[in-house]
Amino acid sequence: MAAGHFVEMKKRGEKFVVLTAYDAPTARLEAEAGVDIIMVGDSVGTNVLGYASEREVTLDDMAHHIAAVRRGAPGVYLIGDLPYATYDSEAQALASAARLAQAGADCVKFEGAQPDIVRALKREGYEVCCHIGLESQHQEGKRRQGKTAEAAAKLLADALALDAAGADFLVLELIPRELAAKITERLRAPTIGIGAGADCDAQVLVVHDLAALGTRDFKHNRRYVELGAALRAAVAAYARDVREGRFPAEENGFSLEAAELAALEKIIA
Ligand SMILES: Nc1nc(=O)c2c([nH]1)NC[C@@H]1CN(c3ccc(C(=O)N[C@@H](CCC(=O)O)C(=O)O)cc3)CN21
Ligand SMILES: CC(C)C(=O)C(=O)O
Ligand SMILES: [Mg+2]
Repeated sequence: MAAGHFVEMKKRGEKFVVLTAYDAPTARLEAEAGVDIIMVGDSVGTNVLGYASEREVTLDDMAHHIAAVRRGAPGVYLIGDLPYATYDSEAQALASAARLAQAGADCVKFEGAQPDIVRALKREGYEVCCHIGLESQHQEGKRRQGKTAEAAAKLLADALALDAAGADFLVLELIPRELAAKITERLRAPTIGIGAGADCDAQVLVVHDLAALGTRDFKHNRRYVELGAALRAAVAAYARDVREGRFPAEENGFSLEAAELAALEKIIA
């Protein structure tokens, strides 16, 4: 599948569904549930690897997790994040994109208004997702973006420039819904919103957030299941059973045949 498929969906007014995954079993279950695009974000750093910031994520980290997701969901369109400081020049962006494509990404995503990087990647045949609004790699405070008319106009101009450069998708993060709607209306490329209102062509969430596996709540998120609480309770029940001799049970193991047991006792007598 190629990015053009999602441009056709945009033209028909059909929403599509994007969700992060970082490992094979989660990717498999997302494919089974009918997710249209899996995103292997640099959010792997803070959500899975225990890093304090997205900035600590390396190209090796991304390749490792992209390959795992690709094994779990061989047929799903996969967008992979280029991590911090791996697209500072056209040559560096091309080398980094090659690495992620080799690992199994169909499309590479990077943060910021850099139409030259888009053109360089497109020239070499890569599909490209841009990402503006809140840029975790480049903004220390995680705050709403595009709150003034001037800031909003700048983001719209950036979006138009990236679209004109040939971007295949545009992630809009934490911007006002009216601005996201105007950007979505004016772009050829489908927009993928997170905290950017319902008028984007697609939505993305971090899977740990929708499953409530993380440590904090976000205003842009909806918790669809309390997996964190369920897992903690399951682990506590397992620990209690082990300590009280109730796990494992007979059925969780197996026995020596009576004749073998008798023979063993002779040998070691
Ligand atoms: N678990 C997780 N979920 C995400 O959505 C996510 C990541 N990680 N890592 C990468 C980026 C960073 N994102 C973030 C990070 C923080 C806020 C945040 O602090 N939101 C505030 C509102 C801020 C404001 O309104 O100015 C909140 O209270 O939810 C939002 C998106 C989205 N992405
Ligand atoms: C939140 C999404 C858009 C992202 O960039 C990530 O998961 O890293
Ligand atoms: Mg990211």
